[in-house]
Amino acid sequence: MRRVVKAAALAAGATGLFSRVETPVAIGRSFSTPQSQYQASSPVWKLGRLNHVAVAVPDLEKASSFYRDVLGAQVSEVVPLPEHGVSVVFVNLGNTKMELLHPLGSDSPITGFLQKNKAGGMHHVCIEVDNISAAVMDLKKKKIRSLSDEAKIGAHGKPVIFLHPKDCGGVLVELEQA
Ligand SMILES: C[C@@H](C(=O)O)C(=O)SCCNC(=O)CCNC(=O)[C@H](O)C(C)(C)COP(=O)(O)OP(=O)(O)OC[C@H]1O[C@@H](n2cnc3c(N)ncnc32)[C@H](O)[C@@H]1OP(=O)(O)O
Repeated sequence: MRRVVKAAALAAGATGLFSRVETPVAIGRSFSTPQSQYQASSPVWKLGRLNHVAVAVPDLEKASSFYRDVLGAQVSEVVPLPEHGVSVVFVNLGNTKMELLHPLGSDSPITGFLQKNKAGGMHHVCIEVDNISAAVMDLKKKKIRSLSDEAKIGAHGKPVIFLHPKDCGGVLVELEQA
């Protein structure tokens, strides 16, 4: 029996398992992969709550009816946001919101997305930050591209900025000033 335990310990030692158990846990926010290149060490800004999940839809009335009449959610009127090239319907979920997006005007940023995803689909997530200017500056240093030079006023009357999906694990991320 002793020999078995000793063999296991040697094998584990060879793969670094025992030494990993004793490694102190890093303090502060970081992604879970040990080799993560993104250590969120900046004390200048903090990530907050999930503000909303946005879904691009080919038919706004049909999508509103699904959330309101089939799922029983509280759903807003259609809100046109010409400066963003979209019309929006908010679905209130209590702890967060969904935003149903439909192209508005001839130059909408979601037209290409709907051409590729004819039935619609999840378009972006919006996460609150406590200091959007500091966040943008810090992320720029970390080579995360913003999709505009400056924040714009978003659907909730607060400054927002979008980050390139190719720099965010394939997800279009919107940051909103809390
Ligand atoms: C009111 C406001 C608010 O909530 O406050 C809003 O919601 S405004 C919501 C609408 N506004 C925005 O979305 C503004 C930011 N968005 C943009 O600037 C654009 O939509 C881009 C994200 C740059 C995509 O533009 P576009 O579709 O013309 O470019 P593209 O087809 O060349 O896309 C480049 C690559 O990104 C991918 N890609 C495009 N849209 C994506 C999305 N939503 N999620 C994940 N990936 C996406 C494409 O598949 C492609 O990958 P491959 O190269 O691999 O094929």
